[in-house]
Amino acid sequence: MIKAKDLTKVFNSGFLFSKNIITAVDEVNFEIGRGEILALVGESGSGKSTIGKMMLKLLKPSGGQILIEDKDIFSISNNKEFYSRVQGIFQDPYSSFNPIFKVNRIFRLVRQSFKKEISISEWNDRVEEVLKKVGLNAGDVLNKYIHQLSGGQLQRLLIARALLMDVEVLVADEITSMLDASTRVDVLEALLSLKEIGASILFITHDLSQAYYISDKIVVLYKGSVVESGSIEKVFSNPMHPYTRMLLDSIPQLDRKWETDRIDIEDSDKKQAIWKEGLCKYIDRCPVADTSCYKPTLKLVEEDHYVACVKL
Ligand SMILES: Nc1ncnc2c1ncn2[C@@H]1O[C@H](COP(=O)(O)OP(=O)(O)OP(=O)(O)O)[C@@H](O)[C@H]1O
Repeated sequence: MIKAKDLTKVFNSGFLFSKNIITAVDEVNFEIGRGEILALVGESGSGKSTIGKMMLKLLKPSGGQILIEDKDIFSISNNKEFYSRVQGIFQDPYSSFNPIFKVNRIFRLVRQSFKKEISISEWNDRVEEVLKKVGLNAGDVLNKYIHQLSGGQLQRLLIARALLMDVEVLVADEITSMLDASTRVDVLEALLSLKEIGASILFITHDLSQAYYISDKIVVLYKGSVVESGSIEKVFSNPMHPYTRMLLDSIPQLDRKWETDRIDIEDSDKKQAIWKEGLCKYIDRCPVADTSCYKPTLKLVEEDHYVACVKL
């Protein structure tokens, strides 16, 4: 359904002698089928949001393409058509709503803009049904302003809006990070109702437990490059890249104290000093790397499981 093909984004910042070039996304490939959720994970600065923004046409790629049903999204000139098919939900839900409207007006505007063919009474029934699906009670939310609702209710309203629009693709960027643990589960359950209508979902998260809970596939990013990808079951049960292993080892567990989770990382200054263009980007933190780790590319290690490590 939606595909990233050699997707690249280079940022140029600074001026003259202080010019800074950052390859935030480096030839990334993935595909999300209908009704699939793909988790995009990686530490802060690994390029997750930049990919999400490109999928929403908020940033233009420096190279590669994003294709919806084999059509480059940047060749779709009608933005209204594009955003009726592709929507984004972000960490801070307040910024996605007009604060001077009550919720029922917001939903009325969705009908006017995207679903005029549906009669008002049918639309009202649909709104009620969809709110129920995302765990909200119409009577509790429709007559309220945005500031009168909680973060969890607003995230579920955004999911309800996407359901009413029958979106084909949803980019969900850290949508639960401002919520408490029990509300998080409600929002994730609501997201699953979008999967049920066949939407393709990019689920951007720092939280590997949430990624596992909800996703079918995973892409692990490090410094803009994919280090491991595949089915969520395969990657979690048999992580092979040293970075993925480190991430999975870092998940806090109730029966383990922090000390036992510590991972030895070799002297990073020493490895930094030997880094040259083309060497693996993870070399300075990797316990097994050496200077033979040159240009790792993704290799199939088992069905539905790819790893970019020359030591395998
Ligand atoms: N507009 C910009 N101009 C210059 N550099 C940018 C810009 N946006 C992002 N970057 C850089 O691109 C890299 C990737 O950033 P991005 O926000 O995509 O990472 P992320 O994985 O989403 O991080 P986080 O989890 O903290 O949100 C970072 O080094 C960041 O500083």
